[in-house]
Amino acid sequence: MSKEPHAKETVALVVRPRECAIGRFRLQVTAGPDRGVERVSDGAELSVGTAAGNHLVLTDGAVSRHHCAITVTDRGFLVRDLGSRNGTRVTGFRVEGAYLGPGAVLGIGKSTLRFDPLPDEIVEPLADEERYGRILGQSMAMRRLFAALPRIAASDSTVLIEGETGTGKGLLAEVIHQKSPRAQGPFVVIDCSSIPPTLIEAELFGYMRGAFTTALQSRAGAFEAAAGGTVFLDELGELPIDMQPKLLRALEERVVRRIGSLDPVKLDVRVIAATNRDLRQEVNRGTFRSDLYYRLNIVRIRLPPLRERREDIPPLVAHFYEQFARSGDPLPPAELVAAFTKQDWPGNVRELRAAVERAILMEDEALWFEATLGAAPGSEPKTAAPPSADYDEDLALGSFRAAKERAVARWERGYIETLVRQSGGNLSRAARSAHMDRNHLRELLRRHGISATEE
Ligand SMILES: Nc1ncnc2c1ncn2[C@@H]1O[C@H](COP(=O)(O)OP(=O)(O)OP(=O)(O)O)[C@@H](O)[C@H]1O
Repeated sequence: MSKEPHAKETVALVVRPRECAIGRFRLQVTAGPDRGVERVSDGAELSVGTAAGNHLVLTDGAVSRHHCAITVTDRGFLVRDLGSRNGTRVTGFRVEGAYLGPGAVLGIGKSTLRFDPLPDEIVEPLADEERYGRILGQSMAMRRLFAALPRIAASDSTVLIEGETGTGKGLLAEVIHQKSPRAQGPFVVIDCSSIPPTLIEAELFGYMRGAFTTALQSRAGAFEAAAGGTVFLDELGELPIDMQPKLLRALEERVVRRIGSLDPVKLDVRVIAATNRDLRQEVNRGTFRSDLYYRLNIVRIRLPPLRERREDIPPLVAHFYEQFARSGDPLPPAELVAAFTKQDWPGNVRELRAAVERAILMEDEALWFEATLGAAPGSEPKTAAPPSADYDEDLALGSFRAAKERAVARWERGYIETLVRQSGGNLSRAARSAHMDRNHLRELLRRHGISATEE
């Protein structure tokens, strides 16, 4: 007689996909000097431009080196202009970014391209685990990355990590080092954005005593100090243009020379670089050398912003709560997790960490909700107030979410413009007076096309 399963013996099985499918598509040149050329995607991104490293290389002289890229996202096929000279048009309209439907017509330079999704898919493995070293994540994007990381860590290849401020680039670089055969060696970090341009060569390559007036002792630079380990070049997009050929030469020849010395020192380092910019845009602008970009772009990892991987919020909140909680209970209250997942949490992981810490420190929970998220979850509006005089009716067109995004973007732009004006166009001063992280402010300036001086 078969035994009825007893409730206590019932095991909940969570079946999770072990692979993900990425939609494939074709891009075909239908008019222009490259008419007839086509390319079928073989990954999550297909880039177009005249530079040799693009997936679809065009000869059209009116197309930029790195013109645009199409990425497969959860929401569909997204084309993004990469800061091209003449822009990217979708059915005649110039766009910064747009989702493409079947048969969409792209105009770039003097060329016309037709986009078509294909019925087959590219299958990529997903890691079973929801962490890799100290990096947590249960989203598809992170589990896809976790599946690739063991191979990346085991190799000695140069890695380029791209992602917005606070997405975990520094942590990822450190974990790759810790999981690599160089783990016993040093991990030396050079933050290219915080070193004055005049000192960066000395920091990277070192100097001999007497090489300049303040060089009272000889000193090794980061590349020498990291022998047997890894050099992490953070915010590489900030590296002054005149330093770029020197870095390229060091990486190609695998030797460095201290300032004031002709003796070559052999390099025994792995290089990991990170940037919160898309370096292809910097190449188009002429602020980043394309040869250095290609030298670094051996393994490229894009860390998506948290808004593109919201499933990662609950494990991250739980992780930070455990780190900061003073009480014996390591689990966060359900309302706290719900507060971050229900609202459109606008920040990245660093801001999430700070908000969880603040929540734990604040005695009054309701106050915290109001200060951080605008309202307590589930709280009812006290009265049906009439629309505010500041309310702009144009903004109400379309869905609530889209209208809110437009309103916030408009407010953000106004705030940043005023801030920069009142700070005399100086980035550091503006960041200080707004109590903002410099990198975050720089990213917002870039997004709104507002310029400010660095020093
Ligand atoms: N997936 C993750 N799991 C656990 N902790 C994370 C994760 N991502 C980021 N963090 C934590 O969030 C904080 C910010 O991450 P990190 O400094 O690596 O970001 P970043 O992208 O390098 O930022 P920046 O561009 O400003 O240098 C760190 O405390 C880091 O440990």
